[in-house]
Amino acid sequence: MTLITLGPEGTFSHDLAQKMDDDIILMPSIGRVFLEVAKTGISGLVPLENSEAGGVTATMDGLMQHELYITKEAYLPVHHSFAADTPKDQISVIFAHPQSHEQCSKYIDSLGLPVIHTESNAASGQAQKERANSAAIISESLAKRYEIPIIDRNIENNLDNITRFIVISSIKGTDAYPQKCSIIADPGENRAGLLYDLLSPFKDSKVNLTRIESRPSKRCMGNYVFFIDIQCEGAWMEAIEKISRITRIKHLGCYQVLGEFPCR
Ligand SMILES: O=C(O)C(=O)C[C@]1(C(=O)O)C=C[C@@H](O)C=C1
Repeated sequence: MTLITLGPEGTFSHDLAQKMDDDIILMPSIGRVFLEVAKTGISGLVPLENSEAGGVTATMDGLMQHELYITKEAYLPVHHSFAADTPKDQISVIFAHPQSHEQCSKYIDSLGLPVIHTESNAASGQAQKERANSAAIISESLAKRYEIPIIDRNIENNLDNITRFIVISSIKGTDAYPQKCSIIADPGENRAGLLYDLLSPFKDSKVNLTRIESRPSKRCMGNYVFFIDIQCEGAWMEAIEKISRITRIKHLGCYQVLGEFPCR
């Protein structure tokens, strides 16, 4: 199987994709991964949320915009290093991916240096190579790949830092016994008790919610959609059915959890 994911070579997405598949196509941004999956019908691998920094907005927006489904999920422990060709006291700027910046905010704040955001951790490594007196927040494997000396290891705020990835596809998964299901609820209204009404079918059907996160609907200020993930237990199908009678929902699919893939 082929997987489309975020490049250039050496991103966390690429590292995980290599553990899952042999044939990989790299794109320069998460938005481009979504476009390519929608265009070609080939599956993609994208980060959805991180234990420290929360939802990956490019992925949530991609799930809202495209008719694509989640067919699997997997977890990757994520460790960052501070790497530079220059001694620490001569560094004047840091290249970091926004997610990595948030995951290492305490370390970065302690340095008091300006940060330039990049499209990926691999792009941070490449940018560091091209600018004198700069440093990059990258993985240990990326530092090796670009031959950038590591100054400090494991600089993430929390050593248990972990990112949840999803496989996206234009075809709905057909697992007979899925473990999780995802929906986007789009109520299109704002009234007392709305969220209570949306969530009570899960309580009544004894279904555990593993995540709920809101994003702007992008229609007008104060209007939100809700990303909801549930465990496939209890009367979960009936619960989703009940909610679809209360509000508009987009089914993102039901899928298996592939488990945790240790970092290299
Ligand atoms: O830039 C990378 O290496 C990526 O794979 C992207 C990404 C993300 O956007 O969440 C993936 C895992 C980490 O949480 C940090 C960055």
